[in-house]
Amino acid sequence: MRIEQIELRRIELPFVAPFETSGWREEANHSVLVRLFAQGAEGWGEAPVGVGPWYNEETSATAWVMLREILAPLILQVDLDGPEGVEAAFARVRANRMARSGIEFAAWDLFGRLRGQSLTSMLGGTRMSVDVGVSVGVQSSIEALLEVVGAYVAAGYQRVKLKIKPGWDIEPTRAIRERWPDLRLQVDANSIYTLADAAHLAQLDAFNLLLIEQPLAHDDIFDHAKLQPQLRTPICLDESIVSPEHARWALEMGACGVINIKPSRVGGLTAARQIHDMAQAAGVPVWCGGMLETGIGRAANVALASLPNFSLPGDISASERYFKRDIVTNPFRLNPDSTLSVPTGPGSGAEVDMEYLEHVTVEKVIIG
Ligand SMILES: O=C(O)CCC(=O)N[C@@H](C(=O)O)c1ccccc1
Repeated sequence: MRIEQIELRRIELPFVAPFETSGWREEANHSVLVRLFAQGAEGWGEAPVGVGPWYNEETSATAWVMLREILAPLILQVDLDGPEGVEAAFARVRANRMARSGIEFAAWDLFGRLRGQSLTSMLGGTRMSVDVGVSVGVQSSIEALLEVVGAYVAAGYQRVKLKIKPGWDIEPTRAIRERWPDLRLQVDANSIYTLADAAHLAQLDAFNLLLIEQPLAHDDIFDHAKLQPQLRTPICLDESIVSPEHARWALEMGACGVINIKPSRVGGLTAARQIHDMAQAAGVPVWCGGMLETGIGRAANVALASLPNFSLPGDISASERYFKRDIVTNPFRLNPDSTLSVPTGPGSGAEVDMEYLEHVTVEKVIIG
C-alpha cells in the first residue's frame, strides 16, 4: 500500500504546571504530529520532542525539518505491506528516532483502522487495562513535594516517580517514604550523576525503591554496568536504550535490572516490541515511559503497555495530569485501581479533536 498524502503539524499545548527534571524545565507539549492518508483512512502519530535538546538530541525544530525534508518524502516512495515496513524504510536514517517514530506510530494507527484491528491486538497485547503511575518533577521544597505527591495519591495513583538531582535526592525521597511507607516509589536522575556518586546513590537503597532510573550519562551502558553491583536497588535504563541492539548490550553487560521502554525513543512500536521480547527472554521486567504526550502518543503507549512483560506501572498518567484540554475527544482517565483502560477500537483508538487541534497548531504542511 502507498501512503497518498502526509500532513505534519507542530503544536504548542501548555501543561497545567511546568515540569522540572534534573536539568531542564518543560512548560508545554511541543510535539510534531503526523497524519497519514491512504485508501480513505487516516492514521495519527506523535513525535514527542521538546523545545530544546535536553532529553535527547532532537527538538521540535529538528523533527520538523527531518519529517518535512527527509522522512515524509522517503515514506511516500515505499510500498508498505504493514506498519513494520516503516522501520525497514528508515533503516539508513541515522538517529532522529523521535521524528521517525511520528510516522511509524501513524502507520500502525492507519493499518489498524484499515484492517478494523485495535493497536493492542496488532502488537500482541494481553491486558484490558494497564498499571500506571505519575512522574513528579523537582519541587521548590519538601513541603511542596509532600503536597504535590499527596494530591496524586488522593487522585488514586499507586506508584510515584520522583525526579532527583544532587541536593534534591536523599531527603525528598526519605520524606516521601516516611509519609507513605507502602507506596510504590522510584526515582529518575536523567543522567545527572557520575560513577563518583556511587556511595551517595547507595543511600537510596534504604528506601525500598522499585528502581533508580538513568543515574549516569544518557549514552552510557558501560559505567551503569559498573554501578549496578554497588547498589541493591535495580538500575533502570531509559535514555541509554535507543535500539534493540542497545538493549542487548545492556542485558548482556548486566547494566540494568529494569528497562523503561518509550516507543518514541527507539524509533517506534516495532523496535519497542523487540526490546520487550528481549527483556522478557532475559527475565528483566519493563515498563512504559512517558514523554508528556498528548492523547495521540498516549494511546500508542497504553497499547504497548498491554504486552505481558510490562509488569511495572508506566509513566502513562491520565490526560488531566498534563493538560487542561487534550487534543483528543476521548482523553484517558484514571481508573480507581491506578490503571488506564486499553482502547479496543480500530487503530490506536484516539479520536482527534480537529477544532481544538487547529487552535494549538503553530505550523502545518501537507506533503504529497
Ligand atoms: O508522565 C510523563 O509523560 C513524564 C514522564 C517523565 O518523567 N518523563 C521524563 C523522563 O525523563 O522520563 C521526561 C522526558 C522528556 C521531557 C521531560 C521529562
